[in-house]
Amino acid sequence: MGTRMTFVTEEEGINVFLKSKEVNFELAVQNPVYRTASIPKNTFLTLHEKLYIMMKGKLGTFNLYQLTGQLTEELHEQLENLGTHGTMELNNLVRHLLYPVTMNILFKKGLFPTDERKIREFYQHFQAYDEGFEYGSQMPECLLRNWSKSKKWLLALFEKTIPDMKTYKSAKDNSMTLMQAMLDIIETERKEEESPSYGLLLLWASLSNAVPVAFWTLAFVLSHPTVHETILEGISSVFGTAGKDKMKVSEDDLKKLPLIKWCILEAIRLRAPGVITRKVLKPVKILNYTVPSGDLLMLSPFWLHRNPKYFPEPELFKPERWKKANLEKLAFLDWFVAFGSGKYQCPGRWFALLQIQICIILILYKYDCSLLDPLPKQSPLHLVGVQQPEGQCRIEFKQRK
Ligand code: HEM
Repeated sequence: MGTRMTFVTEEEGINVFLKSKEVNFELAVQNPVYRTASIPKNTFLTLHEKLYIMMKGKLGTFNLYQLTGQLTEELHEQLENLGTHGTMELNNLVRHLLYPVTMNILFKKGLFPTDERKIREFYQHFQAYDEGFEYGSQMPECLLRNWSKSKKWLLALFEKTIPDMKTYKSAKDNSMTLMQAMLDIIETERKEEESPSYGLLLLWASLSNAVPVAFWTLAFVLSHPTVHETILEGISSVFGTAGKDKMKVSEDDLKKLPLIKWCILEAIRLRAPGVITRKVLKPVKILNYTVPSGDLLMLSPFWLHRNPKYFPEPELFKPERWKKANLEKLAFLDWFVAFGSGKYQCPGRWFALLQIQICIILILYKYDCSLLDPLPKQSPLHLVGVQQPEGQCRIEFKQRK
């Protein structure tokens, strides 16, 4: 389709991808951003750095722990809807929890619909948009009729709700939501007409990877009995054994449960995005090749994470390998690049980890859970982002006495 891509697979090429000043994130993603969210090139390039710096600050570890209470409350609220017991697709369970929690926290409390019909409609359109994202990022919209319909539906949802988001004030404090802070910047730059597009982009970025990661983490934990048991022991030692009350989760509690964080990171390692990309600005030399300017340089976190030189027994789910990472100092394991790297590394990574940690603690604290199906395979359909499961994977849950 007229795009030249060069995949880097060896250390020298990977270092060029991660460190060279001659390769650029913004110009690599600008076209996909235009196709998927209709943000014109000049607007994207004007706003990108300002928005990134704001997101990095608001979702950085310093500010993030203020969200712990809110995340716990919202998750408790959504868990109430599950009732005392049941069986459902694990993927759906995770969606039922994380769609509303993410939207109510990052956009505006109460944004997620509560009416059954509207919820169903939201699910249908977001899933269609997410599933077709890859095609939508490469092909003209007129060739993707259903995808385009869902994209328009989501843009219209933001068009309608943005005025409310602007005037919303948190009942508890004066803090702005992430979307409110984005709208401020967009307004200062007089680009208000693009606000719904940015809403859509943030919605996709905040859900498309975090939801499957929560799925895989729970699926891996529940299919590894020793890990599952050790986690349950940890949870009871911190919160007691009863499952009913709406307990609070603090930063200290989370520190006492490192295994859960390791499990999330290990699930991310094994289901990392298929590719990340940079545009070559000036020819770069890699081994004996010169990659010409204009090429897209491609790196596969998924593939890199399977190199036994960097991750021994790479196919195995081994959360304990994360013991070596200096997570206190916010460092992952060397060669772990699931969140990208460099100047524009994923600004939502700490939020994603925190949200999934609390989600797993609350589910396992409140319910006895087991999988009714074996761990599914990952779907090979998507290259951008975390893989979805292929085939069914049901969970049975019963409230603890
Ligand atoms: C486990 C879940 C997640 C994974 C694996 C993930 C992965 C990534 C990756 C690979 C990139 C591209 C970085 C690069 O090319 O160097 C990225 C960018 C981004 N992510 Fe995440 N992400 C996750 C969760 C989130 C969440 C929860 C949010 C929002 C709260 C978020 C917001 C973003 C944004 C806004 C960007 C674009 C940054 C920019 O424009 O410079 N991500 N993410």
